[in-house]
Amino acid sequence: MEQYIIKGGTPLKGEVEIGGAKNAALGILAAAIMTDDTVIIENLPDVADVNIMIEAMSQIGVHIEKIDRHTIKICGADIGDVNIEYEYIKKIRASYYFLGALLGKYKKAEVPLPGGCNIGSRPIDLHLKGFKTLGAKVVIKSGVVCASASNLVGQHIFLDTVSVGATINIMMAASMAEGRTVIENCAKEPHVVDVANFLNSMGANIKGAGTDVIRIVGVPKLHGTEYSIIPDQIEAGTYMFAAACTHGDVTVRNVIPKHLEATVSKLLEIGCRVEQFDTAVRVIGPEGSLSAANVKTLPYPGYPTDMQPQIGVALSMAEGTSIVTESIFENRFKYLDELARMGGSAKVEGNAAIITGVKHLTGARMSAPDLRAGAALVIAGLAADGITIIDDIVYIKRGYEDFDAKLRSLGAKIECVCTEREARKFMLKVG
Ligand SMILES: CC(=O)N[C@H]1[C@@H](OP(=O)(O)OP(=O)(O)OC[C@H]2O[C@@H](n3ccc(=O)[nH]c3=O)[C@H](O)[C@@H]2O)O[C@H](CO)[C@@H](O)[C@@H]1O
Ligand SMILES: C=C(OP(=O)(O)O)C(=O)O
Repeated sequence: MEQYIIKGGTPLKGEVEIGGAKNAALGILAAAIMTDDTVIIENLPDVADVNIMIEAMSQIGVHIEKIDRHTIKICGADIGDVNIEYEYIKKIRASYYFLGALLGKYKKAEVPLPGGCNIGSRPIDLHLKGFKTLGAKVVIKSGVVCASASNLVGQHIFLDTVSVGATINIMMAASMAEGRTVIENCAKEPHVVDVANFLNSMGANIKGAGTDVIRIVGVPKLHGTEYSIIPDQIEAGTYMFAAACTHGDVTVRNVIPKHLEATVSKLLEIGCRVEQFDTAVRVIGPEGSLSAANVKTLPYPGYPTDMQPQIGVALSMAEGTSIVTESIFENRFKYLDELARMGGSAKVEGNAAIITGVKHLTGARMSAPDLRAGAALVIAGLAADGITIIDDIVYIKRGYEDFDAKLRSLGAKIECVCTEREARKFMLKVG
């Protein structure tokens, strides 16, 4: 089984190129099957979740041609089946986007309830409420969501909770409904805007994405397009925190700095210097200790839940006590138990973690509990004294392309190993 082995203590230095946003890519791939024409998607990250999504698409008859590592040609003209198999669904949460895409195009979809990382319950009641309001009949049979409609008709839909998934799913279905849909209390995340822009480039009529009211006029048909996915603000933020925690100096390139505002604001608060350019952001960690800070995860433009473990690791090494409040998912603090093996000190009470910073973390063997928690533990290993081994890195590979190689290009001593022999070789190399 693959592991990351890390020798900590080297400040990361240099520049790193950020790839396309996984969470935008997953919505866009599903939306791409809504036309019978050919769609070309560029800047697609080569990560496990995206590749599973592509496999699920080919299983229902979508033609897929990989042009290069980050470019794909898709044609959904010959979809013979609206039933996505559980085999794919259990692995990724975003498989639920097939519901909105298939229901919009074929007025019928059968998709098992989603899987994905265990970061808390992932209800889809709002998605289903939206589909029902548009006129679909929705039933759950043996764990499969079966949605069908003779016709979808535009309506006024209010989301009780701000939900990225529900906003995107309803937007997809409503794009091909009859008439006008207004979705209120929408999520405003960059990935919501990217999916809306993609659908518009296919001929959809969506206005207001990025605000809390989205207005859609349904169209009977969508057409082919060529589209490039936005940069991944969470991948970028992860390297920015790696720079902070190792007292390094890292520039993330190919980013949209506006999407990183909440992350930058916290990096400044904990004592980093940050320089912003048109498409790059440079983070310089402090010479001395990081400072404590309180943080609460919120929908965009608030501090992202997907960046909570990364700041949690930084605060574990900061001077003083910090409170981290997780308001989106109830099970996103598992990395703190692993961090305790490295000398971290935290107490979780309800949806808040009280973190008391320690002067030094020491290397330890740990398991990645989920995607972002796993990435955060890698940051901890890079900052710690001694050797860290991280198991279950399959979670990290869900969302980070070439994570170890990109970190090595910044000077990190990290290797992905499969055997004891490879691990020993690494130890000999790093001394
Ligand atoms: C608002 C938010 O930060 N969303 C994040 C969430 O999106 P994801 O789409 O997975 O989650 P949602 O945005 O839908 O969930 C937001 C909140 O709404 C609740 N909910 C959601 C749908 C529903 O039908 N009923 C319901 O009650 C969820 O339990 C959660 O507490 O995880 C993704 C991966 O980590 C992130 O990229 C998103 O930025
Ligand atoms: C948890 C994540 O992904 P997903 O919602 O696809 O499980 C994430 O991107 O941090």
